[in-house]
Amino acid sequence: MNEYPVMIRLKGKKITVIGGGKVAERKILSLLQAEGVVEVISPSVTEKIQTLAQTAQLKWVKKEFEHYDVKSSFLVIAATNRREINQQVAEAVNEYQLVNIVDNPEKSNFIVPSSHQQGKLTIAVSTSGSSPSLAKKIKNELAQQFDETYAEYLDFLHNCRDVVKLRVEKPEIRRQLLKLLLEDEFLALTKNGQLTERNQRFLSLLEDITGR
Ligand SMILES: C[C@@]1(CC(=O)O)c2cc3[nH]c(cc4nc(cc5[nH]c(cc(n2)[C@H]1CCC(=O)O)[C@@](C)(CC(=O)O)[C@@H]5CCC(=O)O)C(CC(=O)O)=C4CCC(=O)O)c(CCC(=O)O)c3CC(=O)O
Ligand SMILES: NC(=O)C1=CN([C@@H]2O[C@H](COP(=O)(O)OP(=O)(O)OC[C@H]3O[C@@H](n4cnc5c(N)ncnc54)[C@H](O)[C@@H]3O)[C@@H](O)[C@H]2O)C=CC1
Repeated sequence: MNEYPVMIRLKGKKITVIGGGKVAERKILSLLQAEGVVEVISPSVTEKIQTLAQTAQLKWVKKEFEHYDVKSSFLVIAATNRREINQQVAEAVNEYQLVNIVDNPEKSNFIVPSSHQQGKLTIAVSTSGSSPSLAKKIKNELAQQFDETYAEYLDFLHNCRDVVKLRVEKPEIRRQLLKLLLEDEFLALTKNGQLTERNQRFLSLLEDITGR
């Protein structure tokens, strides 16, 4: 069986993380990046989580896990160092909640890939739990290739696509033009910071193709 990869929109959603150690901290940082509303249930937390609580970036409830803690959560992560507690979390959620049990992929209905972000580009690597370290290694290799140039390049492609959708009606011409933007030239101009030249190059392509 393979998992189904998705990109979940967490903005404004209630997320409950049980446990406040190193693994919880790693998961929390990416949940906050996605603007989830994070609540941490744990008798103790890392310094970083404590700072995030003090600066109101998350809510820390200093106590041990109880069943009702996850009642209204959209997404739940059980990250304590006690297997039996994580098991209790797995039993407390209903079948419509998203749940990740960090020491038990079988009881989770999603697992977290290793991911790299550059602006609007996300590269996520999963080994279906076979080797999280390999997922991380491959992610790091890809991160070198897909550096910060890609954030800028993708913003450019996004803007061009908006213009093309507005100006070019025929789907096959649209596709042709959007494909041309993937030629090495546009990436190279972005890499070299020749943005004006790049944008002009796009406009002249657009004019050529639309016959104006
Ligand atoms: C199934 C999964 C569930 C989930 O967490 O969603 C899971 C499970 C487990 N991980 C364990 C160990 C380690 N996990 C990491 C690292 C990461 N683990 C992540 C994800 C996942 N880990 C999911 C599968 C991902 C996939 O492969 O598709 C990453 C990618 C994402 C993230 O956590 O944000 C993140 C890298 C982030 C980055 O890129 O930096 C390291 C290395 C390190 O920390 O450097 C080690 C030690 C080395 C080793 O054991 O390999 C253990 C054993 C614990 C024990 O020994 O008791 C279990 C439990 C089990 O296997 O049963
Ligand atoms: N999925 C993954 O990526 C990985 C998973 N693991 C697993 O994750 C577990 C946690 O690892 P770490 O974060 O390094 O542990 P840790 O020891 O740093 O943190 C454990 C946290 O759980 C909290 N906790 C303990 N009992 C609790 C309770 N009854 N209710 C609420 N919180 C409670 C503690 O206060 C502490 O904050 C490990 O036992 C290991 O099996 C380990 C590495 C990676």
